[in-house]
Amino acid sequence: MSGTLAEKVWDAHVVQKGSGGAPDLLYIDLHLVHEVTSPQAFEGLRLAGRGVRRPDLTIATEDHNTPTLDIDRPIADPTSRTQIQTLRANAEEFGIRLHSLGDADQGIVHVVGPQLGLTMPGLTVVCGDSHTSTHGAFGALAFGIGTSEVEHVLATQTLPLTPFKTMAINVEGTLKEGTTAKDIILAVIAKIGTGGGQGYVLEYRGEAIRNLSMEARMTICNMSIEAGARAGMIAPDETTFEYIKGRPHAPEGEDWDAAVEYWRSLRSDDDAVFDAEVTLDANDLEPFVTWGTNPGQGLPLSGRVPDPVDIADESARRAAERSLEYMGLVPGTPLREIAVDTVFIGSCTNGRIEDLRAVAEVVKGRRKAENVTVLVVPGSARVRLQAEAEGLDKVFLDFGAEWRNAGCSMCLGMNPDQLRPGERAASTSNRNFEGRQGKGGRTHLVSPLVAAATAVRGTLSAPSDLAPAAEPALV
Ligand SMILES: CC(C)[C@H](C(=O)O)[C@@H](O)C(=O)O
Ligand code: SF4
Repeated sequence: MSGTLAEKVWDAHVVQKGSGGAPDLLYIDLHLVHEVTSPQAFEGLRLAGRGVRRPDLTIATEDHNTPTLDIDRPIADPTSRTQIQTLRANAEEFGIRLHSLGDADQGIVHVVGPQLGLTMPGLTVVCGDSHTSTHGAFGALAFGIGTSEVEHVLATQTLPLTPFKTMAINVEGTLKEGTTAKDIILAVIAKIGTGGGQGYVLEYRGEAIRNLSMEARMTICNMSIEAGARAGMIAPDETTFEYIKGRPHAPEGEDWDAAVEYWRSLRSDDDAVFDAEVTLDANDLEPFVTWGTNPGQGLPLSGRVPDPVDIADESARRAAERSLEYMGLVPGTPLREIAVDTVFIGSCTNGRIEDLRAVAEVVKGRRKAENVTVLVVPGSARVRLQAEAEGLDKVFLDFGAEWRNAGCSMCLGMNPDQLRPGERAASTSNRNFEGRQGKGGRTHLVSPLVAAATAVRGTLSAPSDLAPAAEPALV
């Protein structure tokens, strides 16, 4: 029978089929854990006298609450310190592998899994975190779960689930120079809306997707949740296999060959039927930036702050009015004229090595704009080490940026990295909700290239807006 990629992975994991509208019971191959959503789940196990069913399929890392400075000192903030200490105690008690602050494999949970080769095609991957959709870039069925579900998976390695609907997102054509995966996904969300993906698994397909690197594919799948979707997926191909090969947990020898043979079958059949389908032309895309307080409120950088009076739908108009008020923006202002105080480069959306290389390429030989604070926060300690091995840290420091330790950092400001009230940031992260990066802080979501150019000019900009880095000497 023909099926979509999501259906194939689902079917391969059904332990018990639900009848009469009851959910299916699915087997979970990989359970990622962080300090924010796990304490009550472990407490539940403890109260019920249960252990963790498959500690070998469970891995934890510290990310949301970790400081990015002075990581060799005790965590100053008491709440953050307690959360981290609780995770450490739980990991020890339940026999779970944990990558703690200071460990080379510590970092944002969605950066660590792929980096270690734990995330592979055809797996079911869960984590008590909405951006678990990131792992779908490998052709895994990966989604965020709530704390009670975390407890269920810890106890049984299974999860009762009702099948999702499927939506194909076809991105045809070729991206123009300066336009990236981040612009694709911001354009997709602007098109289908922050509720457009509700109840669906999105499968990204088409020429533009096939031509993306694994890290760029992760950026796209990461933000599926911002369209309201349960998960995002991309069928695995040679790019995927190449990325996984040789990583610490990748299969080897005959196991590798068998795995790749299976992985090749993980694609939607030509006659598979999706519940919905959306098509976008990559040739039409430009760098995208958000102007509002949800990730769907985005426009090409060449545009202007929208005027709510032009919005016909009443609830969208009200939302725009409220967003503009919070964001302190005047309708009609060219987006390129919006000045920022901070540029944040990092997060599970754009905190990987390719993102840092892209930023370094733009800022090399330049100085940041005065009055702009630039934070570069690698997604994991390994990304940091890799960047330093390539000399990128030096490029960032010469530019005037701060080079920090790994973690979620200013993506959501659970650690000291926060905007102050009224401060405005260009951020490579995924959410621009009110107060997301600090109380009263204002966020514009952008790609790493736009973040870098914005750090140079001080207003929202693309690399094509910059004068050449080193002017030839006049004679
Ligand atoms: C803290 C965590 C539960 C949350 C999530 O689920 O996504 C966070 O990672 C975020 O990005 O808002
Ligand atoms: S980097 Fe941001 S989006 Fe990703 S897990 Fe951390 S807080 Fe959530």
